[in-house]
Amino acid sequence: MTATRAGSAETSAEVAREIELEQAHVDRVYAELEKAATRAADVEADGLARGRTSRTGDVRDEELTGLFERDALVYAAAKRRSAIEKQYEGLVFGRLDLGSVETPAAEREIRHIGRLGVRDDDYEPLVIDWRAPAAAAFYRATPVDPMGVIRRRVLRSSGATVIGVEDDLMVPEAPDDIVVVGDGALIAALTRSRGRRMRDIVATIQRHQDEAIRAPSRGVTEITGGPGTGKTVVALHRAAYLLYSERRRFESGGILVVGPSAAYTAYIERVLPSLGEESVALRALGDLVDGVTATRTDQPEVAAIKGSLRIRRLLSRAAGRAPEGAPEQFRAFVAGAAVRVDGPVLQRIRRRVLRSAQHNLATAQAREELARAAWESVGQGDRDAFFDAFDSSRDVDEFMATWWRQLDPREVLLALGDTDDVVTLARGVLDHEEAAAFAGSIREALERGTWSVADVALIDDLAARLGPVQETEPEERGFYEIEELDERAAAQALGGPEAVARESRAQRAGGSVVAPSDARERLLHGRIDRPSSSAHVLVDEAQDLSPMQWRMLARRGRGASWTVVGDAAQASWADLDEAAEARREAYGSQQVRSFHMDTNYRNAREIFDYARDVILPLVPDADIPEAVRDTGVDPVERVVEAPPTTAVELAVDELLGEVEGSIAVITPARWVDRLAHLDGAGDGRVQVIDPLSTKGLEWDATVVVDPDGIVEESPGGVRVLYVVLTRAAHRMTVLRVG
Ligand SMILES: Nc1ncnc2c1ncn2[C@@H]1O[C@H](COP(=O)(O)OP(=O)(O)OP(=O)(O)O)[C@@H](O)[C@H]1O
Repeated sequence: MTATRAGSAETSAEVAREIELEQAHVDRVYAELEKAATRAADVEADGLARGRTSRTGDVRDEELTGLFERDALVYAAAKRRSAIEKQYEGLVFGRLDLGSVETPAAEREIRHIGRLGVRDDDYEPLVIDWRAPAAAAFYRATPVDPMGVIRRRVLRSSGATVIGVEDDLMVPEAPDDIVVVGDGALIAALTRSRGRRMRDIVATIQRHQDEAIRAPSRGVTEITGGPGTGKTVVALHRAAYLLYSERRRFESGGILVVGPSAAYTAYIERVLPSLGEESVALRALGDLVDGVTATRTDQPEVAAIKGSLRIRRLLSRAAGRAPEGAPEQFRAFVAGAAVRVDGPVLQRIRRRVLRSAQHNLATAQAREELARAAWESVGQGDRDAFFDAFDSSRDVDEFMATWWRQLDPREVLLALGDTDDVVTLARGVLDHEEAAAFAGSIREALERGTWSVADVALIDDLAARLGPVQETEPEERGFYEIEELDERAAAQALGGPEAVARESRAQRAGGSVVAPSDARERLLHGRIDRPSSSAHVLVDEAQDLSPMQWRMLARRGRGASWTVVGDAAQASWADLDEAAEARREAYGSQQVRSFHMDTNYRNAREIFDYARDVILPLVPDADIPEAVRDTGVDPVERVVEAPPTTAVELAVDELLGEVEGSIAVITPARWVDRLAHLDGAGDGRVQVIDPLSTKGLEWDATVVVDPDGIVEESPGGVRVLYVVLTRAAHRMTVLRVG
């Protein structure tokens, strides 16, 4: 907030008086909410809370038809308050004094801005929701364009107690009765120490950020900008804004927020609740497919193979072949005739059926085709009698149960662990070395019992090809027929022993029974459903998404509007053109509007200068923002001997004394074991983390271990080092290993 500070000659008595005045207003707001909470309880007791939804247990605003509009507003506020108030600062965080310098004090309008809207008994606003149009001037007024604002005030609170105020004056000189206090809210906010979780910035959103936050909901909104420019935090406030401005659409349709890692989702998870919004789904890329969770990353060359669109040809071939263990020919007696359908015919049938249908939904169609081929193989007799007998044949049931059993996409992927097999299947798609690396990575999954993050997009692709696994037999059977079947036949009729195993897996995924013991079982644990589509998809660190991951997102955002956040200079994905193409396909024909952020709010200027000097020689077109805050302390750079353990311990010790909050030791894999003991040091303030996992995160201070090692081990090379060098807010120590 660039604003005039003229006239700020406050004394501590004046500050205390201003705080007292604000406290009086905040007390009124809480009293009103208290009344509303009591009324809400009465309404519920009267049985009027008919809008209760099973999802949240909340009463939806628009369904409170029994309540007068004001009551509905305050009621919803009361409901949201408890969550906000318990954990976050300042329900009321701002105030505008509106008018002109000549306006007499009594005629000036005062607006308080807060995390939610509250009105008094006369329907007068006590607090305006920060997202309401009437609050826009709080974020958009500048001395050049004051929008009728004389003074903008930010209140700092602890719970319901106001503990400080920070003012910005929008006119050159304050009227006599207007006191201007503090050094400005933004710098105060940026100077504070960082916790382990991202905070909302609702009290200090800047004008250009506000424009992106309040951009129209339709189409695609891209937010670009260099490190620390507030892209993530702006996008999250935008999600809250969309929920406010079109609650019905976005709460029922869903907003999906996707970030690079579980560490990232844990880091941002409190921002939306602090804004009163709980209904947003946060997912890491390894977590997007229900029933699969992945945090492990593949070797860069394998991740590149799995992320590129050419892998779809391999998946298509894998999904189109007979399941493991399927018979190679069909022989049976049907209506007294010997039937024989050979391998090539079976393969033709499979190809034909899969041309127009998903495997798991095509059992009936495959059976019909098989019947036709069987009839052709017999070539004489009563056609109708033959087809009737075929329909009810146990031999056919038995054959179908293995030849066309339901397929879990994960099984199909796991079947690609044999190098020779993959070399053959991937002919024309992967060269020998690539095929071997791919198969090796599948064997690794089987050994570890965990999927990699890149595998998840492959599983999703296969799931889309195969269709959802049908738990029950598609065709109907009469009650008596089922009674007649013995246990084994019943299992087969329901899709074979695999289906029985699947069923029990599904039960476990439903939340009971024993943890799977062996690796394969663990990999197949949980049920994969058709992905649900969201009304809005918000993607952070979009520069890192592989083309396959864009396709996975596209399946969740059909018809959705999008907010997409990224910075190409921080990319770790190599083929940016292919990813850009996949991204455009995900957007469909929607219009794209772009916002560019150019102020770095995270890094002290001295830290960002250091990072800039590393990236610019190698990526001359990197998007370089301007850092707004000086600390007067340059990053410390030392050359140390391998192994760098003692040097890192020393650096951590120094930083623990210099900053109050969080510290990260960012190290390439080769030193992780030697430094692991530092994780959790300093009463939990120190975290040891690998370079790629730092994406989107920040700390008060960082120790960057072995920058050359970071460049060497990372697929994105110097871009990943650039990410690492832009994570510290206040202090950074770089240890080169000599
Ligand atoms: N208006 C603001 N007021 C206070 N703090 C802000 C403001 N804008 C951004 N910040 C802070 O700046 C830091 C960086 O923001 P954020 O993580 O959103 O940046 P980013 O552009 O996503 O960064 P990167 O691309 O490097 O991950 C955060 O601590 C955020 O809270």
